[in-house]
Amino acid sequence: MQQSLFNPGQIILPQAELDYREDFLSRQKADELLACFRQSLDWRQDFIKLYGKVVKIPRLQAWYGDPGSDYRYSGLTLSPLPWTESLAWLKQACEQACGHKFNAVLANWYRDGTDSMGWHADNEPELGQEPVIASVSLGTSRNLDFRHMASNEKYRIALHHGSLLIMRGTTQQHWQHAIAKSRQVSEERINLTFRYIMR
Ligand SMILES: O=C(O)CCC(=O)C(=O)O
Ligand SMILES: [Fe+2]
Repeated sequence: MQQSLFNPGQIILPQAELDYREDFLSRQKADELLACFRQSLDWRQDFIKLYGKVVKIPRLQAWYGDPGSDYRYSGLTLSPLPWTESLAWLKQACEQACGHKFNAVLANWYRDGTDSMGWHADNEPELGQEPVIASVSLGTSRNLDFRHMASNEKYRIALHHGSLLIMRGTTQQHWQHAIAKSRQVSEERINLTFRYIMR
């Protein structure tokens, strides 16, 4: 039988390569991981300098990975904690889905709709030119907004419990993404972005 060339999860945007797999994790596995990560990851409240003022990042974060995979952004250096069993399991599942190796993960805990992430591209030099980023969502659905850096074209995707979004190719060179605050959201969400840090 001929295989379809059409990938049902593919999102067609110019100068981007996005693949959204809504059913990446079973409901049961997603529930289990949400409870596990909320409880067991070493969540920290980080601060960044914005226009000379020190401000709280509007979410909690944790950074895990292989030794040496330090991550620098907004004047902050995160040193990785060693993989937990559940994180290592999820990393391996993402590697299999993406056909790509990862050595670090940034975990973000959005406690409710007042937590958010501002516009950015994951384009730090240590990620390389065309990073592959695997983003797993757990908990309440939140919208991920994309905007094209040159044309300002916008695209919104709802990221659901247990889903995987793969960003690759030139996505980070041409598009920014953000999680907007939302008054409709009162529940929590944990997102994990697996990356490969070059040393
Ligand atoms: O929470 C999300 O879905 C986005 C996370 C993100 O963009 C990041 O960790 O760089
Ligand atoms: Fe990002």
